Amino acid sequence: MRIALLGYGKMGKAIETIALERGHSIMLKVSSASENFSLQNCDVAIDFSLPSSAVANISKCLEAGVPVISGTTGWLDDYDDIVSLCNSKEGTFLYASNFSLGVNIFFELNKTLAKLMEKLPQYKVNIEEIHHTQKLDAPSGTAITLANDIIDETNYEKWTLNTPKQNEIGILAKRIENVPGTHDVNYDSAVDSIQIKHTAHSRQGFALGAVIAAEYVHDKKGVFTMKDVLNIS
Ligand SMILES: NC(=O)C1=CN([C@@H]2O[C@H](COP(=O)(O)OP(=O)(O)OC[C@H]3O[C@@H](n4cnc5c(N)ncnc54)[C@H](OP(=O)(O)O)[C@@H]3O)[C@@H](O)[C@H]2O)C=CC1
Ligand SMILES: O=C(O)C1=N[C@H](C(=O)O)C[C@H](O)C1
Repeated sequence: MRIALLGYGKMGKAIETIALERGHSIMLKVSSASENFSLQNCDVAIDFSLPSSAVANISKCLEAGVPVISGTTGWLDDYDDIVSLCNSKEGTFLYASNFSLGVNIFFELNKTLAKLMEKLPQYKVNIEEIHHTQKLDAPSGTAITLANDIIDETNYEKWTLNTPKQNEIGILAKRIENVPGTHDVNYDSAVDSIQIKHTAHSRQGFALGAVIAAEYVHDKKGVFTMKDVLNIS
């Protein structure tokens, strides 16, 4: 595939390495300095840019008829508009808050655990995420996915970064130098705790998942998720 990298920072560079290893070509590398870039001759675009630039980047791809996947977090208020644009253009779009295989298994574990814990009101859930200090958004997109998946299975109504009320899931967002991404979901009662945790050791898992997702979508039409890519039912 001929790939456009929309965002050539920590993730863009990690994706470039894996894409080249898998026999793909990088046609375009877009950073903050790139104005009016052209997607000509690109088979697929991979957006890992900024919360403030993702919507414009994704829209530009859909307008140009170039399949696009996005891992950028912090722009999801506009997700439904992007889905509408994709459908109106009969285009191709996939967003994932986390592209790693391990986290996508962790998402399934989280949903199953939430279903079990729903019957045990003596346990209160909270989520903790730890990331490097350059991260712009909080909480992480992954923590939001975890919280929303719990909300779908339980009586919790929303998540909060503040002290949680009875019907809220508290998310604690920590920023520590060089941490690629750690997430844990904790259920605490007066007598014990249950915890599930995912720890990324590097950005390689995110980058490999993104390239595999681009390979999956590039010749398809529609709106996809990692469940389609990984064939998780
Ligand atoms: N879904 C997932 O699996 C993962 C998602 N992420 C998310 O991906 C995003 C990027 O992360 P990361 O690579 O660590 O961030 P970086 O800050 O390292 O890179 C961001 C890149 O975006 C570029 N950029 C700035 N403005 C624009 C623009 N208008 N169009 C295109 N690119 C632009 C920056 O350019 P310049 O250098 O010139 O400023 C930089 O190259 C974040 O939202 C992060 O949360 C991260 C890891 C995994
Ligand atoms: O900014 C990051 O680095 C990461 N962002 C994603 C998120 O917000 O969940 C995924 C991963 O945890 C790394």
